[in-house]
Amino acid sequence: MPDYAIERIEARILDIPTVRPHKLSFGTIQRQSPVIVQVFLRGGAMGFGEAATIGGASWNEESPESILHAVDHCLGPALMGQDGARFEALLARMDRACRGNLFAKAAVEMALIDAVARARGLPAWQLLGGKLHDRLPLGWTLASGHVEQDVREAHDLLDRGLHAFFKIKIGARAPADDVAHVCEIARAMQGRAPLTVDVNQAWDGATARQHLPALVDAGVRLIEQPVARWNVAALQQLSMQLAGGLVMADESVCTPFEAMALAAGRACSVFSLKVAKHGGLLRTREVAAIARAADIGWYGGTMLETSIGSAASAHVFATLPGANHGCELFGPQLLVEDVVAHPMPREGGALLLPDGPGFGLEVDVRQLDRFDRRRARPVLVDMGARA
Ligand SMILES: O=C(O)C[C@H]1C=CC(=O)O1
Ligand SMILES: [Mn+2]
Repeated sequence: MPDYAIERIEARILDIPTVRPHKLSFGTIQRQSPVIVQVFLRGGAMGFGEAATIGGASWNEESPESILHAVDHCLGPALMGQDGARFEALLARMDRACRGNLFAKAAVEMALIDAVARARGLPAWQLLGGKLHDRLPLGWTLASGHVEQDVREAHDLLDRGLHAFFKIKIGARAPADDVAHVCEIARAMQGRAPLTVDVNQAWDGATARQHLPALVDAGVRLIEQPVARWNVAALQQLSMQLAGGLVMADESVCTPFEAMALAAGRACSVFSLKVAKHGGLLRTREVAAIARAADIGWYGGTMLETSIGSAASAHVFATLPGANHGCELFGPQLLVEDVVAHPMPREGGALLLPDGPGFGLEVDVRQLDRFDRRRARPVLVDMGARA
């Protein structure tokens, strides 16, 4: 039996520019700052984990800096010397050492699962229940803020068979302007691909009730987090009101307890699942189980992770039964450069699950060093290098 005792945990922040500005309701991002965790086991195995958030501490309470602090000062010390293969026991230990901080816990749990899976020569999905899917329809987010650019981007990605559907980010402008923006894109897409909008909590209940029907009429099928995360009553009303459109919870559904409350209140039709906000791969499965029991569909969400966090997410999504609406694990394509030798394969608008030990990736440590925030010099990148 290999020695799985946890010997060392290292974490660092990377700063990687995006291929174009990415506009969301709460601001515009031009770089991502994922926290990369490495767990070293006494027997020699090592695994990678990642927690990315968006816009510093704008998406929720955690930021790259708070995640790094939690891993270095709370979670890492709590796990030293423990059996790295006892995932549930380690999650309980992390919960005792540190309240909340779900993104940080997710990054550590991810690295543990990767390390143990690699030590056993198994793909991570094998430790997560076995895979049901080899591929998932892959979405892309249109968030340049410009109709012409968004439409050009969408047609090009469809023509090249890289993506199957699109999400439009709104909520930064006046609601009527957002509606006009989405309607223009929908018209120009001529029904070539399904559309989602993500309001990222920007509207109150009355604004959402007034403006969402026009988006559904324009052909938008999924309505993601139109109101504040606490506003479950408004989600409930919208779910009843919007025939033809499905309300999807994102920021509202993090813990299994929140999932249970949304399910009990029939507040949405779909959960956007994200490994980081649920606190890891195992908790993602718990939230998905509640969705299934409540006849709620799932969607494979992203926090715009590099290939490390994206592949880990793909491994757990691949194990999930129930109705799914595809995934949006396009983070690596939004970043100017990747941190792995070979990106996850895509084909016919779908993401193919990377098989092979752990998350099935060959991480390029030179790239981690190159984008490491602790480097003194800024990184020079060739902006034309990525599609
Ligand atoms: O869904 C979010 O709230 C965050 C994220 C996912 C895709 C994207 O463009 O932003
Ligand atoms: Mn969202």
